[in-house]
Amino acid sequence: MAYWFEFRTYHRRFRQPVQTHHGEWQVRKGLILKLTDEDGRSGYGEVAPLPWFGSETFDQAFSFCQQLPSQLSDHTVPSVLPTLPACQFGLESVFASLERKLGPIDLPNAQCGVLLPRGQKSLEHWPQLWQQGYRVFKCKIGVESIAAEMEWLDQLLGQLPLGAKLRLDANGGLNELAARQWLDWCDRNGQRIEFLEQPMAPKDFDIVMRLSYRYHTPIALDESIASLEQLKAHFHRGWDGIYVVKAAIMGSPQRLQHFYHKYPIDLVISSVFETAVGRQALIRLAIDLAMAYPDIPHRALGLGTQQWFTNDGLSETDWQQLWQRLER
Ligand SMILES: O=C(O)CCC(=O)C1=CC=C[C@@H](O)[C@@H]1C(=O)O
Ligand SMILES: [Mg+2]
Repeated sequence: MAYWFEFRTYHRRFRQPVQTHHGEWQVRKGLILKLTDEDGRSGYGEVAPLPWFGSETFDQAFSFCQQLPSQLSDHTVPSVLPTLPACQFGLESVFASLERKLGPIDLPNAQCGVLLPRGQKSLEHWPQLWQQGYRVFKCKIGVESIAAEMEWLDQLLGQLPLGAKLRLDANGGLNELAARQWLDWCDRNGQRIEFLEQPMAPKDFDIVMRLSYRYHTPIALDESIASLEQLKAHFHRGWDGIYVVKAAIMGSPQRLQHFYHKYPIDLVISSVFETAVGRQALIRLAIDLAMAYPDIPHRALGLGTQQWFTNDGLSETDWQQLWQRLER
């Protein structure tokens, strides 16, 4: 049986730029893949590149999709170079979406960490998100001075109910002294800080490993393990902290699952600011992983990023509607 392959592009301007140590991110560009079988049933997948994390660029992904034939043989995902991990993820997802015939599944907000805007805006936003059921909040640090950011986060912690958990993400922007200052701050706030994500640059992994033994607050790696190969390398170098897994730029979800079945690492499936199509694939993956080890406590998924976009229909799970809204 042959499958009919189509793809369309999207670009979504953030309501406000995502400010991280990497800089300001204004527009998320990606591709939605559609596969239709001879009975007219369709499946969808998403390619959401994140080049500053090491994936291919949007243009490289676009060129790859453009050179794919419009008819693909069934059950065989076209082979993709390892330099195109977002395309690999999207292609495997679109085949799985057509062949598993699963309807959209939602995630309770309590199981989903939500990324807050920085500074005073976070103080305005959290009450409504708490009202919507979110209990895990994520904040970016390493952008302004430590004093200014600690003043802001002391205010936020002073307002958040005790049941809330806070994740901090420095995107590798701290030096060792700053990382120690932040870890002291986290330890002083006890259990309210779930983890400190990527405190230092990937090249400083040995220092981060040492810090992980010195402080109580768990440390998570993100940029350090942005590819499956890097993740495996850090595991074999003894990393027993948290792994923030951006599966949508990690290539084959099946290969990730094989690794997890052998080594059930402490992971958080993390968003790359994808649309509802990519988010569904990530939720499905998280469920598949959790079902392999139902007795292990699983962390809230890092998929609370929809608020960063206007209501453009690309956060909805009516796939036909979503497809119609896309640029040809
Ligand atoms: O992981 C999450 O909870 C939300 C996603 C998120 O924080 C990010 C997504 C993509 C790029 C980064 O700016 C940022 C991250 O570093 O984790
Ligand atoms: Mg991160």
